[in-house]
Amino acid sequence: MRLAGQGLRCIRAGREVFAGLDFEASAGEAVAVVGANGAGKTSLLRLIAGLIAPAGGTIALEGGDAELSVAEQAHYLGHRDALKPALTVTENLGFWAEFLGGVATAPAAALEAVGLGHAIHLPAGFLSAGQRRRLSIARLLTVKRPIWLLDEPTSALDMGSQKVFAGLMTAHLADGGLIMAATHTPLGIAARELRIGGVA
Ligand SMILES: Nc1ncnc2c1ncn2[C@@H]1O[C@H](COP(=O)(O)OP(=O)(O)OP(=O)(O)O)[C@@H](O)[C@H]1O
Repeated sequence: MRLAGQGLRCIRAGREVFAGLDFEASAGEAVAVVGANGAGKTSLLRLIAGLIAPAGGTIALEGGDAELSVAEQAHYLGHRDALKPALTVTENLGFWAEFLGGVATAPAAALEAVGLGHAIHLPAGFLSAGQRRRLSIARLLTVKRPIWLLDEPTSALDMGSQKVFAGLMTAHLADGGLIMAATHTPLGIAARELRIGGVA
């Protein structure tokens, strides 16, 4: 599997954010998208996830499921956790499992894997920032999708949780997945750098 973008141009609110952007990521590979604030890292991930349309260029996936779009084969983990505060931890994950479809790992096991096994009945609104992030990460495990698009995934994670997450990313890559992560800090795994907007 190989995901590639060519000549991508992104315009937001009438202003060009980037143009002529090329990237590629293959199965088993992590790409760290780096650059200054406002360079367009989040915008690039949102383009790939199909959440905004490119003003130019193409995104192609070779070796994926030809019947599914790139977006349907990708998880997009935004830097703001997409959780419903009044629903419990289990209910939030259940919502995502049903919305995305195709449960690969039982929600209870995914919550154990991210160290939230003790908090399954808590409303998500009661979780700390790091716990909310771990609940979002559990979504990646519950529903199996080969492309992980991660925006600042380790922000709010303590050192222990960063190590656990590094292990989960490593397992995903070993399983033939690929990762593109916008980040200002090291991911904790080997990653090729894609710099947007010149030297930050
Ligand atoms: N919803 C939006 N509407 C209009 N402009 C936007 C929107 N979201 C982002 N932008 C603009 O697009 C540009 C790129 O933003 P983006 O969030 O992609 O940058 P980034 O590299 O991820 O930044 P950071 O490191 O601060 O997270 C910025 O100038 C931003 O103001």
